[in-house]
Amino acid sequence: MTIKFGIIGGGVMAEALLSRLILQGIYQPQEVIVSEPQPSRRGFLVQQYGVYVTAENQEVARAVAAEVLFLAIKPQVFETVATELSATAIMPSLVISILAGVPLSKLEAAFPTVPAIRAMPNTPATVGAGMTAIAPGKHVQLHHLEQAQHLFKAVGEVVEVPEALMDAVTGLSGSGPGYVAIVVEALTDGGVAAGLPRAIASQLALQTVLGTAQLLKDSRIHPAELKDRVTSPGGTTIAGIAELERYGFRSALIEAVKAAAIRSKTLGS
Ligand SMILES: NC(=O)C1=CN([C@@H]2O[C@H](COP(=O)(O)OP(=O)(O)OC[C@H]3O[C@@H](n4cnc5c(N)ncnc54)[C@H](OP(=O)(O)O)[C@@H]3O)[C@@H](O)[C@H]2O)C=CC1
Ligand SMILES: O=C(O)[C@@H]1CCC=N1
Repeated sequence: MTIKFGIIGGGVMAEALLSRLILQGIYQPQEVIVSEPQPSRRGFLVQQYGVYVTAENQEVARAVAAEVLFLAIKPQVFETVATELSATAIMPSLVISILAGVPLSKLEAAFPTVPAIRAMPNTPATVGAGMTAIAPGKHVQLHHLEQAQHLFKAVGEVVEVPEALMDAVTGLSGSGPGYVAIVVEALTDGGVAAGLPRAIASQLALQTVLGTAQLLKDSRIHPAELKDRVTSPGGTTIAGIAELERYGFRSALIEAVKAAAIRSKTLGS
């Protein structure tokens, strides 16, 4: 079977996407090759997903030839990997990078004339509830964009943005699952502090976050309106919200997104 999808870097995000792409039948396992330095990780990917693996990035480039090359390494190793890959002189039909911060200009310098798409997915992609933003490079045509959309739609929602917004996207939806996980953990701790057994507190916290997100999404009401609906005059919620405001909860989230966006920009420079 022909290799149609080559992944460089078989870590957390590569696995999140790979698992869904195979589950959804977008690619057959035998159509995928992943390069990964750690032998134990390579063994895991073979055993779990039945894909081809290699320790050599250049082998992926050669196997993929004129198909899709997907970059999922850390931004810090991009230059080294790009030098390795461009030494093969193989030009895939499309390069998709999910690297935080790394701009299209660097991708296009590494793969001249190759259509390149910069994407920022997030970890809920693992369960098909991901959010991905994509920004097309200068050689990208409609069918490349559709190919990337098809791929990321298999793991959640997709939005196209100009590249100038990709660092902000990274600070919000790319890093966002980390913030939300802390919210769930802290709500659970609050429940425990208020006397709940941890298992019950954890269930309540998780379902409250999930249910609130679902309600906001389905009803399309503004978050402020939902907040107003929950807060009875002189009641419990407003007492809790007053504490959130006292400790700068909103401001902390705003600053978190801004700091992550700035970090994204730095990583790519
Ligand atoms: N995690 C997330 O939520 C998201 C991450 N991203 C982006 O995805 C990319 C990957 O992140 P993530 O999956 O979290 O990171 P991981 O560290 O889990 O994955 C990177 C993988 O690349 C491997 N690797 C290291 N050096 C090389 C090399 N020279 N050639 C090939 N593979 C190599 C690593 O192996 P080893 O462990 O041995 O070093 C690791 O398995 C990053 O650029 C990140 O910005 C984007 C959106 C969300
Ligand atoms: O923390 C990071 O750098 C990566 C990018 C977005 C989410 N995780």
